[in-house]
Amino acid sequence: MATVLEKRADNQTAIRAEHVNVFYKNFQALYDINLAFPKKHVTALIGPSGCGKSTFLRTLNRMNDNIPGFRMEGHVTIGDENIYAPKTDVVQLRKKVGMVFQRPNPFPMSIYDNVAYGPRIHGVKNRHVLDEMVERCLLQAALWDEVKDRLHTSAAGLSGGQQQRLVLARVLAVEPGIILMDEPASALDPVSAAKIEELILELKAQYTIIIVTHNMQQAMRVSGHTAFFLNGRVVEFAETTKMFTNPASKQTEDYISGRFG
Ligand SMILES: Nc1ncnc2c1ncn2[C@@H]1O[C@H](COP(=O)(O)OP(=O)(O)OP(=O)(O)O)[C@@H](O)[C@H]1O
Repeated sequence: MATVLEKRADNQTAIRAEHVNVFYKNFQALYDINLAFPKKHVTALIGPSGCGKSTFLRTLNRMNDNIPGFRMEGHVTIGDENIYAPKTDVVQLRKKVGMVFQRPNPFPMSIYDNVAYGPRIHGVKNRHVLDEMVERCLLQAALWDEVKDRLHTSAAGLSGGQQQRLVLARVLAVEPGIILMDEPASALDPVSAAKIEELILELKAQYTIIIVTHNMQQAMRVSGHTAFFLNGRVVEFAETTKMFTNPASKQTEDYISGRFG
């Protein structure tokens, strides 16, 4: 018999949060968040500092689990699977839901080994298969031409922008359906940031992307939908063009017009 959650699953939604409350010890960081993220689509999370955007993003692949005092109520589902169910294998979950952080965090190993890392962990050993995978992911991350002659040199020798594209290639190598990005371009120079934006626009044909950004122009350029967070609540969730031209809430209007935050 289908469970309530199975009945709610639909083909258009990649990941869904229902009645999500998050606490750090006695402090409540998120209040009753209900959001459904469309497949193969970019959704931006915006809002002033401390409103809970990163906490929420990290809730979607259980990155908060090990923070002392973290407690979560509600459901996060991918299809009909509740990712907080006791039987969930977190390693498998993170294969489905990849993450890119603000600061590029390549592993202290070669460029090749960074990209091959995930597939190797998941059991891929064949050198030919790995070679193909590394090339494909570096091409997808628009880094191949810059590194193809130095694949076996340290990733630490790359520029910040190249490192961030390498991290993206590493995420792509485990073939996640969903990619979480926490201000992925904010620590980069403008040219590198523009490359990341271009990549986001290309990748959305294949991936569901959820991006936290402080940059309104960036949200407008890359996202189809935007959620505006304030004090741990979602004030408004709408098509990005609608939110930026005709926000439903006065608080959204004040934020996007720079009156606070
Ligand atoms: N590990 C933690 N322990 C306790 N409180 C935390 C922890 N992480 C975040 N918080 C608190 O939860 C609230 C939401 O923080 P969060 O980092 O999610 O906000 P944010 O909107 O992403 O902020 P920013 O834009 O500055 O990154 C803040 O009040 C923050 O101080």
